[in-house]
Amino acid sequence: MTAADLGTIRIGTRASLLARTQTQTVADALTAAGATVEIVHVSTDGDRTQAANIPLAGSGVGVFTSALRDALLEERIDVAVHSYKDLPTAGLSGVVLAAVPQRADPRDVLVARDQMVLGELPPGSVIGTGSPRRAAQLNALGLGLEIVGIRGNVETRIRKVTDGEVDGVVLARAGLARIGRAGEATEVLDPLQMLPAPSQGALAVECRAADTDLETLLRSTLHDESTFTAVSAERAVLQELGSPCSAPIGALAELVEDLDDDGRIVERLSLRAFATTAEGAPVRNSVIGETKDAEQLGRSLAAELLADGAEPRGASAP
Ligand SMILES: NCc1[nH]cc(CCC(=O)O)c1CC(=O)O
Repeated sequence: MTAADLGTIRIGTRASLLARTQTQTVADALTAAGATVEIVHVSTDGDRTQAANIPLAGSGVGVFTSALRDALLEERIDVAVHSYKDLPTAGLSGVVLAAVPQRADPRDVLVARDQMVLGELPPGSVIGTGSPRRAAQLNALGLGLEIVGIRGNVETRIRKVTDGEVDGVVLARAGLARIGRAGEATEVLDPLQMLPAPSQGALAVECRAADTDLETLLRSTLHDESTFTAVSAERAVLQELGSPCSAPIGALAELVEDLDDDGRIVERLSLRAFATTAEGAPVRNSVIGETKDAEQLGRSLAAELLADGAEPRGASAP
């Protein structure tokens, strides 16, 4: 079985520039492996409500990803490429996660007027973000910033700064980089101040569970085990807190060099997470453990956050 034996592989993407560029990287890797690919645009509810500027809150979990999954199950496409952080933690029957490619920079950035960094923004400065996670962490900095909800694709959000509608916006660095605009960030936010969304900067490549040859090709061509280990720990935090991807929860896992009991250098997984109490107060904690226990680390860190007063969220939460 070679890549060419699979015929034309139809790769589904959302229509935004960000989605198209990240899908193109997957298409290029498959083409380089000898496959024939075709890119199919799928419009999602998330894109439609965005165009109409309907607030995202309340429009449901997975607004950006369910249309691609439907297209996959209805055999209109063979591969779905998602921003992993937009994907709900629950799996979907008939669909498998075939590959998680090497992640881009997971951190958030500030794009502010007059080249300012966070610490230079005067109290009362207006920061636009539609993300409860970003809003909660900005508020926790105590800088007196005013947070306003905004929506729109990455380009639209940057334009709100250029047009003077807001003093700054917070965006994923990976999203800016994918559309060639990483240089417009005025500060890369330190995860000590702003933990990214679980699995931010990573892609999830799905196919139908029945397409085992395609799954094998996707895994061997695209999968990155270190990225998978890190995002598994981060997403376990999210799952354990019962949270939709829109919840005010941040998590970042990093492979770090540590010393074992005999003083030898070993690779371990460092995991930090942020959540909020019912009153919106910040709760942070961190763990370090074995890379093979990534999901378990995520679950135990979530348990610590809950013990520290973090509010459980989502449908399964009391
Ligand atoms: N929710 C929208 C979204 N989904 C993925 C990215 C950026 C790329 C990524 O994090 O993988 C963005 C934009 C943003 O948060 O600034």
